Amino acid sequence: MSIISQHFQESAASILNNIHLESQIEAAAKAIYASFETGNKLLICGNGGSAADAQHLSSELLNRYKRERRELPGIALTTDGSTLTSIGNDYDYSEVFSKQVSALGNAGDVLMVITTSGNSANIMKAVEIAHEKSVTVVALNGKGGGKLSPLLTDSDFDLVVAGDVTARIQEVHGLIIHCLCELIDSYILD
Ligand SMILES: O=C(CO)[C@@H](O)[C@H](O)[C@H](O)[C@H](O)COP(=O)(O)O
Ligand SMILES: [Zn+2]
Repeated sequence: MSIISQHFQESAASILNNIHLESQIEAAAKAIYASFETGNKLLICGNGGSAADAQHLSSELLNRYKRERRELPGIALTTDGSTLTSIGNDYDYSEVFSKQVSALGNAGDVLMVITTSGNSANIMKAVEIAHEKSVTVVALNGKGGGKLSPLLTDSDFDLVVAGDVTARIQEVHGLIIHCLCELIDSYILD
């Protein structure tokens, strides 16, 4: 089988192997929508490809997904190079998201953390600060949940994608992000 055929086959299998996340995706969408309805916001963070996913989601909320609706407050914490480099330089890379959550997070907001391993230190520190500030956490997680899953509480949402290949987990995260957008649009418009 060619590399490309193998990628398509494995991606399709991985996506179908994660349909069991349906009710958790719906619950997370309701929590994010409820936060918007009370005038709160969504903060989103992740590293590498997951940073791109964070920005992908924020653009679909701030601007639009498919349908015309009001602009929604989804903010990626991955875009401000000055803030990211100064925190990394003056403190530690593990604090690049937590310090932003500390500055921007309010009770009733939601923090979405996107990680394929559940083991990125800056993600875990962001979650700790979110809890201190009564910010609910939605985790797009993978590889069994890593060190992140045990940190999450009953009020959080831990969407652990089955599988152990980073790329395949990221593809399911992308699909989940579009499901969330579709659901939130439907709660607002239908
Ligand atoms: O996109 C990819 C691999 O597909 C990489 O950039 C990947 O996102 C980076 O290695 C991240 O640092 C991985 O972080 P995490 O998913 O383990 O939290
Ligand atoms: Zn990638």
